[in-house]
Amino acid sequence: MTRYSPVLEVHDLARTYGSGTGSVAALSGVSAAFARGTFTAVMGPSGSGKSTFLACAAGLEPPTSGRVVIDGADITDWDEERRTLLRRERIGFVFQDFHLMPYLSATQNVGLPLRLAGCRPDRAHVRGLLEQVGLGERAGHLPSALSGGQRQRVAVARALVTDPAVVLADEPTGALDSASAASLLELLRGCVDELGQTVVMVTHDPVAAAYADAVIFLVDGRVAGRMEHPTATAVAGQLARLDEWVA
Ligand SMILES: Nc1ncnc2c1ncn2[C@@H]1O[C@H](COP(=O)(O)OP(=O)(O)OP(=O)(O)O)[C@@H](O)[C@H]1O
Repeated sequence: MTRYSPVLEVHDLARTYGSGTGSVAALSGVSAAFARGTFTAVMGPSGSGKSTFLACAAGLEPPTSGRVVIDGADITDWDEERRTLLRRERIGFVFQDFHLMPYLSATQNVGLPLRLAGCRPDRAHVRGLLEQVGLGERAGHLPSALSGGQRQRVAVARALVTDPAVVLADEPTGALDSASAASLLELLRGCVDELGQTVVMVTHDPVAAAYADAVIFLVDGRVAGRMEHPTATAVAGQLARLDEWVA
């Protein structure tokens, strides 16, 4: 597979919650492809389907219709057990609230996805990742002894430990101050530029989106637009227009 072939594709993705008159169409025909070595932000008003999109793309939620293809494998019809294995090995997750195990050190947190996959973490590999995210000196610390920004760096190292096909990040800077957010976004940018990783990030923040190569805008569960080479100003302007559409 070449650097520019998609590592994640969704085709005509739909996800409806509930049935009958109370049903909600969270996604209605979303198609998108994410090429290896790219950084894409997913934005849109509250309730536009961003989290549902990530959940379906990660195989956490089965779509009502449409297809999800990860690293060339169409996972749409896979059973839960197979999707869980794929998630552990091929998808890295970064969450707003870090999701670190409080009683495990930074090193142990980073190695956890490998342990869950039944492998013994390679100490040098884990150490190298912690150094890469700037935490070589804090490898033995518990999350409670780390700042929010440092905790999120541990989460990024953990997301990278299986060398996943794609890193999915849901509001990764939402709980950080602006300086920590900027340095976390530079780290994600470096994962793409230096490691060739692929990052898809849901964010509400135009400044965060400006670190990406492109932004996909969702409105009412549909793709309402795409912006290449985003700037914070251009993204903020586009979001204001989208808010007017849904108001
Ligand atoms: N489990 C669920 N059951 C019923 N409706 C749901 C469920 N999850 C999401 N929805 C609905 O689907 C729509 C899309 O929700 P989603 O959380 O994907 O939006 P979002 O863009 O991530 O919103 P936000 O920015 O507020 O987090 C919303 O109308 C929401 O209420």
